[in-house]
Amino acid sequence: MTTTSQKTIKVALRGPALLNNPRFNKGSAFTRKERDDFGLRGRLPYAVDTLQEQVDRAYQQYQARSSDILRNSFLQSLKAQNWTLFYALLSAHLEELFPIIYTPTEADAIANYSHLFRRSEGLYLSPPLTDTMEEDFLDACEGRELELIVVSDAEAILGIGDQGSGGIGISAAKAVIYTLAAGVDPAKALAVTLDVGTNNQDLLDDPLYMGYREKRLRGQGYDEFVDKFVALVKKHQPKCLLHFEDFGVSNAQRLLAKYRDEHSIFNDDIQGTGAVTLAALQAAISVTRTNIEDQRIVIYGAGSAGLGIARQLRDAIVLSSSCSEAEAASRFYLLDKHGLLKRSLPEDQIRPEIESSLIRSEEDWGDGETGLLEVIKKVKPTVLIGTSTHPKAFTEEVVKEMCKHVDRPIIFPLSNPTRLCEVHPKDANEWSGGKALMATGSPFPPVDIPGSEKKYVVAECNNAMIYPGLGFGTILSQSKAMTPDMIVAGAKRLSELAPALKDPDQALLPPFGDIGDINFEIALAVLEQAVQDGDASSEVPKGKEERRNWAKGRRWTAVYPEYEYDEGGYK
Ligand SMILES: NC(=O)c1ccc[n+]([C@@H]2O[C@H](COP(=O)([O-])OP(=O)(O)OC[C@H]3O[C@@H](n4cnc5c(N)ncnc54)[C@H](O)[C@@H]3O)[C@@H](O)[C@H]2O)c1
Ligand SMILES: O=C(O)C[C@H](O)C(=O)O
Ligand SMILES: [Mn+2]
Repeated sequence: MTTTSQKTIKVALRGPALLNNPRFNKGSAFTRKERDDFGLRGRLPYAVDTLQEQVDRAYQQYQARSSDILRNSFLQSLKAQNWTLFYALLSAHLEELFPIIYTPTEADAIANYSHLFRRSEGLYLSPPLTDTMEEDFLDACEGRELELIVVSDAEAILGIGDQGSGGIGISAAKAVIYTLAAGVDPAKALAVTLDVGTNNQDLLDDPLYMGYREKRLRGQGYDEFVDKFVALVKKHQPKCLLHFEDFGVSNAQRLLAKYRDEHSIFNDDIQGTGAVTLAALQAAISVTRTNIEDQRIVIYGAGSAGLGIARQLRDAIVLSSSCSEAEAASRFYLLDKHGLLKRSLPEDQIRPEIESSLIRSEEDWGDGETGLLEVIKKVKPTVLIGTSTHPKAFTEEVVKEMCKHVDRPIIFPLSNPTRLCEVHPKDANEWSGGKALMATGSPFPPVDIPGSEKKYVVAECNNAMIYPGLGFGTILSQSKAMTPDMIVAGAKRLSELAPALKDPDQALLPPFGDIGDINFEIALAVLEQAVQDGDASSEVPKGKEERRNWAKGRRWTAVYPEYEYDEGGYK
């Protein structure tokens, strides 16, 4: 985010109402004139700070916190006080602060939501309040035309499972990253939790639990509740992108299929993860100088992320080769709790929504469960992806077995948060003699390259590298849907920006510190695709260069505009 434009806006709030409004509050940066005009003179220390001075002070305060969870709480409070300062601070120290507001620290904040709670945010919807859902939704929209809603029912938060009302934390964190990385105006975004109860017994037993203290609503009641919410979005916010996050695997798949033709929706765990993994894989195969259709791909953990990745990679193979969908699917070996997904498993051990082409039918897999090591031995995979939440599942034996058959094994342990990662990159690096091409879901330090002074930077293959751009590109285009082609265009652009394309010893994805520039490029690629396919609104400028400038101007930036008091102004 840059600090260039200096515009003036009309504001109708005075005194404490202005200081307590995080959207408009400037704290010590209110100018002398604003202090006179808005009844703030005696309410602030005398000096007028610049935003940079405020950032410096906030950073000092941040550093004085002694643990990551306290740093996370500090940043939450700052967000509740002053959006501009919050985003300016994050932008100034992006790589350092990102893991604090997002994975892995946000997982702890969500798990302890009812104990850390200080101030509510976004919209909480629960079954007993179904009758007032429309009124509550409209209240939360505050009369604004929204561009983005992030919604979670919190059944599968990151890898830490059902978190009940704490789920608002993931919706809010994902929305923050849309602003930080893509420039979505925070006033046009809303975080929502569908608090339909929880099956997390620890939460149900916790006297301080703040959510709807019932078992999870299921079946028809659940469907009607979600239906009512989506219908409200369609009715009152028809142009708004609806982002689904961390739903349980079967609901995630079902809801995506159910609503994708009705409204512009996006499931991050399925589509975002599929797209970022495709980008990282494209970079990896540019290092191994192989083709995507020649890979043998083992995916460990066939939930939302694993299936999303399998489908995205399968579709990419079909697009870039002469393979049919069935041929492309035959490159995949999916494992879940009962080992390899194969025809001979009992029916109740394979989720019904998994298409049969992704289930192995060869007879030589035999009866009984087939574990990861056995699959590696037989398949000799070139690619091993972890989306299982099973820590350390990629053992020394597994990695060494993989190395017997391929020179540069591609190993992506993607489970979050950090402690659930399938293999620590340091171990995979050591066991593979520095040969593994790696990407992880949470950030890890670089590893040694044997015989070299240089370090190998482990790419952070997290959907946050791509979803802000996919979403912002879709918002800009006003397309009725985020189409598969728009997603592929975004993934392709991201892979072109991978450092490994220039130097095979470099990371498979760009660093998170560059997330703003990267997601702008992704958004443009998505927009271009929408224009090319005739899916973009007629309001989008006609020329390519014009579109780039227009898109740039549409980004929200963390700067203070000048305020003029006006009774008809913002409240
Ligand atoms: N890096 C990213 O961008 C990204 C994106 C989405 C999800 N994730 C991570 O991936 C993990 C899974 O997320 P999800 O949304 O797919 O969850 P999910 O619950 O939908 O899927 C997890 C799957 O793993 C299976 N599983 C559990 N234990 C297993 C074991 N021991 N062996 C094999 N399979 C096992 C489960 O049965 C389930 O099917 C989480 O840790 C999440 O944080 C990472
Ligand atoms: O939130 C993340 O860190 C990525 C992903 O959406 C996940 O569920 O793990
Ligand atoms: Mn997620």
